[in-house]
Amino acid sequence: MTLAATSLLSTTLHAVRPVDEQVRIAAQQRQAQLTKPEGSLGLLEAIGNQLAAIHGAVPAPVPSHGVLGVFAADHGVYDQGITPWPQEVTVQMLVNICYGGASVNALAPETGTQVWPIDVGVAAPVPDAPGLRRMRVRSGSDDFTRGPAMSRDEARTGLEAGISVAQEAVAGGADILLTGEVGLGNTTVAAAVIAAMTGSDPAATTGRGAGADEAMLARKVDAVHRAIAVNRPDPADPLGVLSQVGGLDIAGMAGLMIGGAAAGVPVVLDGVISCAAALIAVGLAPEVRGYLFAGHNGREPGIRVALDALGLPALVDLGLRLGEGSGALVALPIVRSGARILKDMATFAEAGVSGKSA
Ligand SMILES: O=C(O)c1ccc[n+]([C@@H]2O[C@H](COP(=O)([O-])O)[C@@H](O)[C@H]2O)c1
Ligand SMILES: Cc1cc2nc[nH]c2cc1C
Repeated sequence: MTLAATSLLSTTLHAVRPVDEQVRIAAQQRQAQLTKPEGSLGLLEAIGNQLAAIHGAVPAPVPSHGVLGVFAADHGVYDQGITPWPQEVTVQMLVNICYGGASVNALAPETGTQVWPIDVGVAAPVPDAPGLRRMRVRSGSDDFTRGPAMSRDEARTGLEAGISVAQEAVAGGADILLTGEVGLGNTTVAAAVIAAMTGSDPAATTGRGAGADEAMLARKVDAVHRAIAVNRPDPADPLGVLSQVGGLDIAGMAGLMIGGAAAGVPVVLDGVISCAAALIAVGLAPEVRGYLFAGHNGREPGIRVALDALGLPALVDLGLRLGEGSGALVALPIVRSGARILKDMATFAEAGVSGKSA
């Protein structure tokens, strides 16, 4: 990888420390002393143990200051007829989020999470709107069926935008970050990134997105095949994959993950576009994986392909296919529940409850 030694990306990648596996073992040992049959709280126990390994002590505090970064971008592959929606929905939904009318605005108060809308690469002008962060790297990407979506430099700048968002959130008191996006056509982009990073057949990573019919689905799969044939992405070069067959929403979310991990803060993933970003982030720095929680398994088949490759279990499965960060927000109470179990339950000795007899 050719990165300037002093770039924000390279310094942040180097700052990511592996989570503490000794602390994870100590957390497992404490789980065995709590007043429940060991393992009876399933994934909640693993979540508590992972939060402790991230925090570096048992128990970890309950994450209570969430920031959801919603990265909006457009995609040149839109021109291939791969989504039933007009492209201007990207900017319209970004503005809707700024004014509080989107799904994420409805869900965020449940956990007191702040929603940060970010223009990282929208094609059209975005009007002034409350809370909008302007971090545009370029106005939409190029059509990756004809060549690279963007330059390596633009991909790096998109990653650095996400890192900056993570740094600002953590400096302001965030103790957990969530990923979200808006970008018409981005389920095709995510499918290409997941196929490129995992070596999977595009038919296995491509889904119906925001409502493709059978013919449109076939066009999406064909577009992903052509993107890979034209660009020949190399999974050993994640920045190359991101620039060739990725997008700026994916870059921003991958940067948020890297920045969160470097700051020692857990990150909750959303749907298929987040999962594609996670493959890029973990490809750039494998230690990032220890900081990630897979929010949900949704309708897009690429989610399962990506999460299997990452080895991350999905926390909820509600058949979601919206994006924005909706699934990450729904999963956050489950992450918090895992923290509470390890922190607040009494041990058998404390509560005077008899242990297992055989
Ligand atoms: O997160 C997901 O898994 C997901 C699944 C289907 C659709 N989306 C959202 O819908 C848009 C992309 O859908 P499409 O069909 O235009 O590729 C984009 O704005 C995403 O936020 C998101
Ligand atoms: C209406 C609509 C809302 C969205 N939110 C995220 N992606 C979206 C795509 C569409 C089409």
